[in-house]
Amino acid sequence: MQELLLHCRAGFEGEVAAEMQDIAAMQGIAGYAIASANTALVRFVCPAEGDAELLMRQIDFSQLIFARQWAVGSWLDVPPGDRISPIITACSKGPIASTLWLETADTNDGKAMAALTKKLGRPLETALTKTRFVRPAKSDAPRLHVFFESGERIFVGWSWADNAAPWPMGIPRLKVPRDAPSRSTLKLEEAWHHFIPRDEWDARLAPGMTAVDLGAAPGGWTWQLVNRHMKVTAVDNGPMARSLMDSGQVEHVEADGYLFKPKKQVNWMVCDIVDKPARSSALLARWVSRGWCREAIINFKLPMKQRYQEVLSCLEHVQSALDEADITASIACKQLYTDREEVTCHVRILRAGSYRAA
Ligand SMILES: C[S@@+](CC[C@H](N)C(=O)[O-])C[C@H]1O[C@@H](n2cnc3c(N)ncnc32)[C@H](O)[C@@H]1O
Repeated sequence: MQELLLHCRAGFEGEVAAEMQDIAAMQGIAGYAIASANTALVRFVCPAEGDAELLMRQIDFSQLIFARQWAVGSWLDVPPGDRISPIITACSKGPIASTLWLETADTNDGKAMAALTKKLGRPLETALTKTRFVRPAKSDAPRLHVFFESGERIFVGWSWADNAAPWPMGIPRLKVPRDAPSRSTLKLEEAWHHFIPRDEWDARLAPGMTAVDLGAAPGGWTWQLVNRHMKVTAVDNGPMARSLMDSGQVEHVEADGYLFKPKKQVNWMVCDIVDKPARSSALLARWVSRGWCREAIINFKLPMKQRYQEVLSCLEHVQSALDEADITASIACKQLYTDREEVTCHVRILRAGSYRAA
């Protein structure tokens, strides 16, 4: 039977399960989630033939908040003596793929599988290319995911590039730039990879644009904005890295980010202040509904309970502020690889409305 296999941060399996259950119900597709705590995985099983694939087609992956990656396929029990033959047989029943991704769970147990996946990677790739179940020239073909739960239990599945994360297990390979003042710089970079198609970066992250970074110190996020040659107002009572101030592109405002108001509309507002999600979403709602920025990226730090419900109510709050101001915007939210007990929200104004008096 085919099912969906979804990757997430360990500890958030319940959130993925709840989200999938809600969305499948909305789509009118019967299915149930199987999730064990701290496995970083959720199975979503659709008993009716073809329903798992149909569900995958009907869901926009970018709308899933807690899932990092997914694939549709089925499980195999493989004998340790010959793991490759059953995988090839499973591939003969699915679509031709453009590439092979070997995956494990993002847990210590998953990492322990690394030696095996390394050993099998080359011979499996050779066998799949020879049998032509993987054809690199077919760039529009799906990716083949071969996921190792253990040496004996393997999931073989597929995902499509236009409706899945662009990295195996949804884990981007990003490096902290040498001169960035903090590791959190990667959060903003990863957010851009998620929320902005690569061919729109030049237009939407353009030199000369203006940005406000709330809770900016020491400047990891500001570094990303400066690196795109933007003019940045960094709001924080804490000190900013000297190198950023020396760039001449940053104005440091020592103030409360919740009270700060830009003199005129900026292209970007980003915010990494650690606070209750309700306060962060109210801040975001204010910025976008009053037209203070065109795009915004903000973190919602999540409490320990009701995390999925909490995110939904944050998003509803932002949406109703936009509706009230008659503004059309896209709102997306994702738990990024670099997000711990938090999610990252992106809003982009598509059509401005009657801005409320500031
Ligand atoms: C997680 S750190 C930000 C890290 C930063 N994004 C980076 O990449 O270097 C949170 C920052 O928010 C600041 N902060 C907390 N409350 C604030 C407020 N009400 N207004 C402005 N900044 C605030 C703190 O001083 C701290 O520097």
